[in-house]
Amino acid sequence: MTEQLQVEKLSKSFGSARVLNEVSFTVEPGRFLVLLGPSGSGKTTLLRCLAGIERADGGTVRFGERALAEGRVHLAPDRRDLAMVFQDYALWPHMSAAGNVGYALRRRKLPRPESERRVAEVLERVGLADHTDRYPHQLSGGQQQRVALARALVASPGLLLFDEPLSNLDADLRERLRVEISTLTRESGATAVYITHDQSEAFALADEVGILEGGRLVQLATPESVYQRPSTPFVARFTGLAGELTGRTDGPAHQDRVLLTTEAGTFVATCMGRCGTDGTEVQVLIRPAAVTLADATDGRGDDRTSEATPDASRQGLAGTVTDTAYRGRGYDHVVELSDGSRLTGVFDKQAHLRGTPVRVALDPDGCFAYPTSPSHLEGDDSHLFNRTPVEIP
Ligand SMILES: Nc1ncnc2c1ncn2[C@@H]1O[C@H](COP(=O)(O)OP(=O)(O)OP(=O)(O)O)[C@@H](O)[C@H]1O
Repeated sequence: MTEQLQVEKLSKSFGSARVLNEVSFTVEPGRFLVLLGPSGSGKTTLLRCLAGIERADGGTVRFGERALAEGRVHLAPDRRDLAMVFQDYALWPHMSAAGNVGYALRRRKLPRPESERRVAEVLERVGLADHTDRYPHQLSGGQQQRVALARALVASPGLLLFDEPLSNLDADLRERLRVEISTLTRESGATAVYITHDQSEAFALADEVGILEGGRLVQLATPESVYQRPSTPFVARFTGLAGELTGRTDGPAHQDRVLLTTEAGTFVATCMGRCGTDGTEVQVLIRPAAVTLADATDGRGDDRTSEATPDASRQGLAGTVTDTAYRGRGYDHVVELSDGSRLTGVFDKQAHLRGTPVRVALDPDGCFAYPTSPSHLEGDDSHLFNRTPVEIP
């Protein structure tokens, strides 16, 4: 049966280095959580604590009614009703694909015909019906990871853990296997936790994304909420930016909109803290999707005006295209603004050639102004765990 995973104040140190710092989260039954963070942020350690391979120093892990780790309780991995898929596949080299997949069932002493039926069925589901007798060294990387996925699914565990399972595969294969992992995991009904440092992989897979920074969970929300309301500059940077500017607020905020003056020009942004007062210093982080280009001579690009201050964004910022890359559906551009700063990954269906002067319109929804002074940041961290976009006063 599908269960809820509950993690509370999980902490872990190696020597004097605190690798996990009171990490708490809940994954509802059958939901798919992706933990996203840079190298060294503690993702693997957290997953290993959930699996029982690593022992946490403090905190609890519960799965349904059962405590997996709590106080002195520390259940061994094979008593946690879970299976794990590893980055390096971790197949037994001396066993065939069917042997690897059937191992867990043999340990459970399932009758042989039943075991063989389930192994054949799951290998069919991962597209390896014709490779059941092959040994790992006779399989490609993608095929080996499919065997590992089949091995994880075959005993229908309640909890599935994924440790960067796609990172050793090339781009095309990654995308195909990502879809298979997503589909087969959801079909199985298991609760899933998946770690990665790849933002696009995380957003594509997750029901909810948790962002880890230095062993702390700094935001936990749907991919849409993380993209639309990144709780900190770190989260915004780690989930995709066109560029960053610094500036000052110009007048008070209306709702959560604030007019900004920067060296590149004046525009409206979303205020991500207490930037209501005039002249507050801010960092502005800009999503690629918020940027629209128009040739400096035509009338496009000035239609994303703000209700609060229509005149401010009507002008757009002045810039020059410094790179144009064809992407099939259109073109990605690099634009240098008048202050010398750059916006990258700016998409337009039409190409703007290198050296072309352009006007850059910025959608306030994708421009986040964070006050640089800590006293202007939010006092409590409840907004970090937003399930829907929240209004920040
Ligand atoms: N067994 C260990 N002994 C000492 N330090 C460790 C041990 N395991 C991990 N660490 C340290 O803990 C920190 C977090 O490591 P962890 O592997 O959990 O991060 P990660 O986010 O998974 O990184 P990566 O994406 O590079 O795998 C790192 O600084 C790492 O060097």
